[in-house]
This record gives sequence, C-alpha cells and structure tokens, in this order.
Amino acid sequence: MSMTPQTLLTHWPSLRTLLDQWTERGWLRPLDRALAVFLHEQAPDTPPLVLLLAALASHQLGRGHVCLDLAALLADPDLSLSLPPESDDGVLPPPRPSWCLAGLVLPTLYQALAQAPSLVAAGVGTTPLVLDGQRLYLRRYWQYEQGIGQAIGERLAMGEGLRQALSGERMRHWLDRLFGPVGPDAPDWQRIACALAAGGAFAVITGGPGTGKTTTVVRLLALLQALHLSGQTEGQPLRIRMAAPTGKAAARLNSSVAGRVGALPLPDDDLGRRIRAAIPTQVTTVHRLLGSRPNSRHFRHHARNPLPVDLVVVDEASMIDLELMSQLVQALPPEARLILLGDKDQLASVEAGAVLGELCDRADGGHYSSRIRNWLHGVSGEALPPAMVDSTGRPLDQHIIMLRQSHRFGADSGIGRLARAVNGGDPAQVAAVWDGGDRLPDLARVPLRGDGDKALEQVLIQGGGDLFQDDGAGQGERPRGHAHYLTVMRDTDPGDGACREAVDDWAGRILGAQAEFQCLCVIRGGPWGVEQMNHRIAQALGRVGLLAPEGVWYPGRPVMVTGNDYGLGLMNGDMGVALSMPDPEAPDGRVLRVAFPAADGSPRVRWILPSRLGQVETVFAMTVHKSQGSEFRHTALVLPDAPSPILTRELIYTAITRASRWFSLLMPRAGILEAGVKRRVLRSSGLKGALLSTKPVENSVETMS
Ligand SMILES: Nc1ncnc2c1ncn2[C@@H]1O[C@H](COP(=O)(O)OP(=O)(O)OP(=O)(O)O)[C@@H](O)[C@H]1O
Repeated sequence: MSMTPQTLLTHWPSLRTLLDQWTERGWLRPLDRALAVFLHEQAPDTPPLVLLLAALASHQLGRGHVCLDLAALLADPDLSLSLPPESDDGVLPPPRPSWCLAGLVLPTLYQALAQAPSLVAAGVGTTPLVLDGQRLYLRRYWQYEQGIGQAIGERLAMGEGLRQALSGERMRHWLDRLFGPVGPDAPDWQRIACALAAGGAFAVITGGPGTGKTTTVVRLLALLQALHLSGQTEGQPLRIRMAAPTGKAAARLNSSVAGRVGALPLPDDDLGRRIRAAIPTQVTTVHRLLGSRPNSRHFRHHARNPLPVDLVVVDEASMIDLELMSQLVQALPPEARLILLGDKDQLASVEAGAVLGELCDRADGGHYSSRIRNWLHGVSGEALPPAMVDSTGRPLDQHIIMLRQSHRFGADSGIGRLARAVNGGDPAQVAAVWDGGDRLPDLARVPLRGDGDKALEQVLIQGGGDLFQDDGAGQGERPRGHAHYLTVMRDTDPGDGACREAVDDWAGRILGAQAEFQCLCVIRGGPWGVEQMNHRIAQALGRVGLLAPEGVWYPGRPVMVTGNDYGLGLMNGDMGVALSMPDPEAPDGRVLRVAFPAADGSPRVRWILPSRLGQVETVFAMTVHKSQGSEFRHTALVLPDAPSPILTRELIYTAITRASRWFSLLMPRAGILEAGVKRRVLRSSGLKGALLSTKPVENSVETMS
C-alpha cells in the first residue's frame, strides 16, 4: 500500500510501521510507541490518529512537557518529536509529523478523540487519556496537575482568614525587630516577602542568586514562630520542616541556615530563646522528608498518612517536577502552610513540569490588589510601587514575591549584569555587557580557534587568570582551574602513617578546593560535550603530571552520584573525589576510597568504597542540568560548535549563576550564544491556567481589614 497521510491516519499497520521507524531513529521513545500499541490492543477500533496523538502525548513527558498541546502541535508538528537538527545520514528518512498531519485542523482532532470514548475523557474518569481544553494528557499527569492546583487553590483561599486573624500591631513589632524600622530605601522586598508570606498559607519567594532568599526565609520562620509563641507561655512552637530537591542543595542550605539563625536579632529573653530554638537548622531532601521507600515511587507520607507538620519550606523549588510536587502537596495536612523558594528563571527539572516557573509567570509585574497593598502597608509600613498594583490581580499573584536586589553581585558585577542581560533575551544587550567598555573583572570570554587552542587548557586546567582583568578586589586571589585541587591533593598529602584526623583534614581541603572550579557543558555528546571534555581534561591533567587517569577509579577522579542511595546516605547530585587514603592496615599503606563531604554541611568527611558506588559519573565536566543546586567560585561554560535546541536562555542563565566569583565562556564558534539567548524553554501544561482562572481579588467577596 502506498503511504499517504490519509492511510497513515486511518490504517493502524501503516501507522505502526511509522512509529517503529521513528523509534529506531530515536525520534520517539520505545515507551511512547509501546503506549500506542497497548491502546490499540485495548480498543482496536480506535482511529489511528488518536493512537498517534497518544504516542506524541507520551513523548512530550520525556521532554519536560506535562501534556500535548494540540494547537501547538498543528502549528508546528515537527516540534513534537525529538528530531535531529538536520538529517544525519544518507538514508531516506521516514515521514515527519508535519507530513502526517498536513491540512488537519483542531476540530478534526477533537472529532477523532471523541470516537475513542474508552480511551479519552474530558476530565474525571478512568480512561488512560484526558482531553482538557486543547491539552491531551496521560491521566496520571492530569491528576498530578489537578492535585497541585487544588492544594494551592485551597491554601490561597485560607489567606483571607489568616490575615484577619493576625494582629497588625504584633506583626509590625516583630518586623521592626527583625528588619529594623522601615528605611528610606523602600520598598524592602525581603520585608514585604515576610509580611505577605506570614499572611497566607501558601507563598513563593523567588529571586536571582544572592537576592536573600535564605536570609528572608530564616527571618520569616522567626516571624511566624514569634507570632505563634508570643502571648502564650506553654504552647508548642509550629512544627516546621525544611527540604530541598537534591542532597547537594540541602547541604548548601544546611550550612547557611544555622549561622543565620544564630545571628537573628531576637530579644535576649525566654521568648527570644524559644523562637530561636523553634527554627529548624536541619535541611533534608524532599524524598527523605516524604519517606522514600526502596524500589518504589510511593512514599511513606501521603494523603492518608500526612506529615506531622504545620509548615514546609522547600528551597531550590525550580528543580521540583510535577510528580514530586504533587506527592509533596498530597502529604501535607490540609491546614499546613507551604513556602517555596527558588529562582524562577533557572532551568526547570528535566522531568515533566516546570511548577515554579509557571507559578511565577507574572512575578515581574507584581499584580498586587489594592486591598493587599493596604493590608501590607498597615502591618509592615511598606508601600508597594504603584506600577505593581493591579485591579485585575488574581489570588495567586498575591502570594508570589520576587526579591529584586542582589546582595552578592553589586551593580557593577559582570556576572550579575550578564545574567540579567541573558534573562532579557536580547543578544544585543548581552553583547553590550561584554563590549560596553566597562571593566568587568569577573568575566572572561574566550573564542577558541579549533580543537587545539591553548586557551582551552589555560582556563580549564590553570583557571585562565590572565584572561580576567585583575580588579585588585580579590587581594591577589585568582580564578582556579582543575589543577588547583589536584595540587592540594599532592602537596598536602599527610603521608602513609598519618592519623585519621589528619587524613580527614586533607580530604576536606581537597573537597573545598574542588568546589572552587567547575567546567559545564551544554550537551553530553559531540566534541564539546561532557564525554569528550571529561576525557580531554583528564588527559591534560595527566600531561602536567597531576593525574594518572588509568582504569575506572584513580586518585583524583571527581565524581557525582546520579541516583539516591539511602543505604550509603548519598543523594543524587552529591560530589566526591577518589583519593589514595593512608591506611596502616593496607599492604602498601594506601587504599582507594571516595571522599564525600558530610550530608549535614559539617566539615566531616565520609569515605566510601568505590565498588559500593553504583551510579556515579566523572565530573571534570558536567552538564548545566546536573549543576543545578550547586555553586562554584569559578565556573566555565563550554558552548557547543553547532546550534542546539537544548541551548536556551534558561540554560545559559543557570550556567552563569552557578558562578559566585568568576565566569568564563568558552566559544568554539561565533553566534552560538546569541542563538541560545533568543531560544526559550517552552513547556506545555495547564497548571498556570487553572490557578489563574480564579476570579480577580478585587471582584471577589473577600473583604480586607
Ligand atoms: N538585606 C540585606 N542586606 C545586606 N546583605 C544581605 C541582605 N540580604 C542578604 N544579604 C547577604 O547577601 C548574601 C546572599 O544572601 P542569601 O544567601 O540569603 O541569598 P540567596 O538568595 O539565598 O542566595 P542563593 O543564590 O545562594 O540562593 C549573603 O551574604 C547575605 O548575608
């Protein structure tokens, strides 16, 4: 039978052959094809067009989308498959979705879907697929979205009651205590964040690096405990838990929270001590919090066995995907508050769903109602800028607070300026940062002339200090490359007979030195991808005599754990270094062990036998995706030499903001950065629509005190 779009969409064997071809080429996942085959077996009369849509809906999940947007599909059908940038071999490729779906309009798709009532329903039901407006979901994901929407919606509705119950006078007292009186530089967004979050059961505090999210949340917890505990002498404090998506992010928060709790300007009396003691300093992973079970996607805590908490704070919430967020909100008791912290502009999780980004879609503009403005002014003395007050603001808008001033990067910091320009999406602005003639001592831009360009090793091995302008501010401190931690490993080795304490100190120094520098890549494959860069860096370090990269495990090998291992206490994202550890009982005085920093942010070191580490990767270079939740003093981003759909504004922003002091950009080809800055990650989902479809605050029956 000759293949036409018509045969494909009406004749299952033809469609099946095409799905096979797509799968063979890697355009579709075997899982997506298997779903279409399974649905055909369940309902053989189903129009093949529906099975094609089902396979494509499934495929979107692997690409971060929660559903298949049918209108977007018809507008650009080829975007629905993982097609390579250009045809890679001489073999005639199979037809693409644009050919199969040519000439079809939305009503045709709806008609076909209506002919499969056992597979597709418009909402609640048992069908494997759900059609919600123009979005086609696998039911599980529709349920996740509904569950999150409902849990957040219920908490938004609790806001009014909570605000009315709050004593404005007490709130003002504690805000002044924690922040000092309202200053001349109003608005103070951190103070606003605390007041708004205290006046609700749900809040998102978003902001770029160093805008004070951690500082603010510690003060917010103090404020909440103060409001809860003051006036009662016997009462129990609020039960608060803090979590982050990865072990690394949890450890980072752990190490910064404790110090900040100690520094809180609380009264030196019994109440002050009780408040301080009631702020948790232990941060766990979300998986741990929920009680993960080996080999199961189900947690110990869920709707029928909720967490014993009054408030949960989740940091780095941009990394949380739809499924985990759904499991988290299900495990909250109905009255428990939820506070999410994160940077809305960062890359979302690789899994389906960009929950934080969607919730914060309107954060830049504020959209606060005049009632919230008045309430806020009454309880905090803070005046919201008139441009951020909006009579059409929705309940969700009232609970999103964006911190707008970086305290880490000053106005003249190159990293801060570059990150802002990339976020703006205009390559001309990005070029202006580099070419504006200002001294930007924290940035280096390094065009590479081919594979063998010496500048590559100069940056990745030695740190590329000469490529940065020395501002003198670092008092002689210069950016490091990978040679640094290996030099520390070699030069401070405590010797064969060293005691355990000296060995731990040595490992701690190496781990600290290793966190000074990281090479990031955009993709895994190709000459400038993670695999090649790892190889090249190891070879280069071998040539300068700092490494002997032989076999899988060798001293100095930096690794990242890529899956949670509860037995070993290691979490996805944890980084360690293989070391030749002095051991008096070993035949030659040394054993190879992998040193990891302690999970609680303390200086302790955990030593693990390499053979016990199942899922690890070498990380002289890592993808930007894998670097989320981590921070390095010097970060070098190696761009690819061809345009890539993965290189987006969000990815470049995430890479730049991993750097706390120096950022280098290595460019094998001109124009690639500009193309990436213009490309956005677009994710199909219905969460934002569902949450924003509620009535504007000004028209609701809500009354403000
Ligand atoms: N209002 C403020 N005034 C002065 N310094 C501040 C203020 N808020 C925060 N800082 C300082 O700025 C730095 C960054 O703050 P913090 O760690 O709270 O930010 P963050 O947004 O959590 O950062 P990250 O990017 O690590 O998530 C810290 O050194 C902190 O002490």
